[in-house]
Amino acid sequence: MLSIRQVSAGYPGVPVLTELSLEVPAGRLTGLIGANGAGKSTLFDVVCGRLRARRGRILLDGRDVTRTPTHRRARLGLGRTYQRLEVFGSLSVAENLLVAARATGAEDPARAVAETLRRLGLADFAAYPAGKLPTGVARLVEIARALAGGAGVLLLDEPSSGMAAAELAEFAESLRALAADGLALLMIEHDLELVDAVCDDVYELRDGQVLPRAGRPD
Ligand SMILES: Nc1ncnc2c1ncn2[C@@H]1O[C@H](COP(=O)(O)OP(=O)(O)OP(=O)(O)O)[C@@H](O)[C@H]1O
Repeated sequence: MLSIRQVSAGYPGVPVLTELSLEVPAGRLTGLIGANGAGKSTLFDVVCGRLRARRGRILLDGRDVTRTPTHRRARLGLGRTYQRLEVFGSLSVAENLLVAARATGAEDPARAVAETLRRLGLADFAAYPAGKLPTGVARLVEIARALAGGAGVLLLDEPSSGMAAAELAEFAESLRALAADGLALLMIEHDLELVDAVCDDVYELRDGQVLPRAGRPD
């Protein structure tokens, strides 16, 4: 699981996050909403190590990674997807996963790929060029890539962006299955309907801190 404890971070002259704390437990899907510029991407950057926390601590499975470089956090099980689709378009789906499995030093990369393809129902797409997939499937490939690289904690930055409405239900089901499988998922999302339908807990980032989302429908 991921634990963010009293983290302050930002840019010169822009404080952004002030003593922000958030627990992202295993087996749950946690949603993060907030206005444009509230600091959601900044939070992801701090968790990944792209941006340094000025104060506070980040724990990954109980281990303090606050000063750990980004690539080592990935090896310790932290995966991330971006708002813009970032599959390697000219590679096949399986090759996309293989690159990730090798990069994070998986013991048996080919097996990690085969297992992950099966786990996400992507086996039929294994040889398919990733650049030609519908957005919903390509988003799953991004997630699969993180999992093939051994991720147990997943940060998803607006995973529904660019997805057709018809793809959303199936995608939401895949996310639920990952949480049921024991993954810790933190998802930035602007689609509130999706957030409410799919997340176990929803928080709002505002004024540098997170609070449980007010007025969430049951
Ligand atoms: N590299 C940077 N240098 C200076 N300020 C930045 C930088 N990146 C972001 N900011 C500022 O930090 C604040 C938080 O930005 P951030 O991108 O984290 O918000 P966000 O909640 O992810 O927004 P969005 O929903 O639009 O993606 C904003 O005021 C933004 O202008």
